[in-house]
Amino acid sequence: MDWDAHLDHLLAQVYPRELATPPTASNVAAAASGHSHSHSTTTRPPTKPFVTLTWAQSIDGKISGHNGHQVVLSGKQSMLLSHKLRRLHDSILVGVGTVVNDNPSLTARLPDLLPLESQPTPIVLDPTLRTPASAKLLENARTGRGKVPIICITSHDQDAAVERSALAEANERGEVEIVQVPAEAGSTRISLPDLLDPSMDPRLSRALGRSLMVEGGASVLSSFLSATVPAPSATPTDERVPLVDLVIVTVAPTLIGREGVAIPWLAADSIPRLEPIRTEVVGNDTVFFCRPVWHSTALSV
Ligand SMILES: NC(=O)C1=CN([C@@H]2O[C@H](COP(=O)(O)OP(=O)(O)OC[C@H]3O[C@@H](n4cnc5c(N)ncnc54)[C@H](O)[C@@H]3O)[C@@H](O)[C@H]2O)C=CC1
Ligand SMILES: Nc1nc(O)c(N)c(N[C@@H]2O[C@H](COP(=O)(O)O)[C@@H](O)[C@H]2O)n1
Repeated sequence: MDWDAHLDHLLAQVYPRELATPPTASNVAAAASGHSHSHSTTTRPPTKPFVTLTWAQSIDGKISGHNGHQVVLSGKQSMLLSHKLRRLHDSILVGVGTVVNDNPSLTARLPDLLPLESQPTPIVLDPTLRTPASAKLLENARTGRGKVPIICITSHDQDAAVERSALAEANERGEVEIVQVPAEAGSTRISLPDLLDPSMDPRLSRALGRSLMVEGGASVLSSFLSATVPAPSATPTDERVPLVDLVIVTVAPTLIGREGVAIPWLAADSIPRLEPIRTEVVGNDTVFFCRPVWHSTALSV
């Protein structure tokens, strides 16, 4: 089986045509400014990026091992799919919990490191700026292996927080941009509808581009899936609009056991229904492609 061609074909079928082509500098800039990259001369209001939420889990629903210990769940072929997804998206987001725990690179490797123009821009939800100086993300930014600037999202007053954080030097060198986004009421967690609001901050919209891939971890996956955005005026009022456009879950044929970390799911009325789009056996894994929908039937489980 030619997995490379098979997975490219699969992604071309699942993604809207304009997103299934790898990003170029011009279509990313056009998306950020609200201009279509088609030949249209009209300007449309900027929209939120297309959001893919993706993770790998064991058959018993665990995304990492005991005490959050990082485990490789995806087999060779579904890992290839993950890296093709990284290449396809303009930006890639994780929570600071994942940065501290896994120290990921978040680069696209097929299997060699792709050139910078094919790399997604890393975005970290880091309300109290606790990304460590030793983070691979910072090393990649410093050594030209990853896109710059990395975007760190804080909910706090920027200047004082940056000075106290390990990000100060990288920020001065232009390798990290600290962007302030409002927190959810009564919490330090970043408000996700504000994060994806194209009018929030031009540096953020530029970095997000046309498409955002959310990789984790546990808390961030749960928050994204339960988040909704204001409905456009044409949408019936009883339907909520999901913030996430596509969910891609790899299930690996393995058990982790009860000590493993699972996604902290919310109550049934706070999570959308998943409408299956495609289910594929990829190597030994099964990959589900689904669209979240918020009909009233989401309650009837
Ligand atoms: N199997 C897989 O595909 C993946 C597994 N993981 C696993 O996930 C675990 C890490 O998960 P967590 O500790 O939950 O960390 P996390 O990566 O979800 O980050 C949580 C942090 O993000 C901050 N945050 C800011 N705004 C937030 C919001 N709106 N919603 C949620 N959090 C927000 C929180 O304050 C918190 O400090 C690790 O064990 C890692 O190995 C991580 C990525 C993928
Ligand atoms: N696709 C996939 N399969 C798994 O089995 C995984 N554990 C993950 N984890 C994600 O990948 C990050 C590591 O990325 P780098 O290889 O360092 O670039 C990890 O932090 C999770 O986000 N993904």
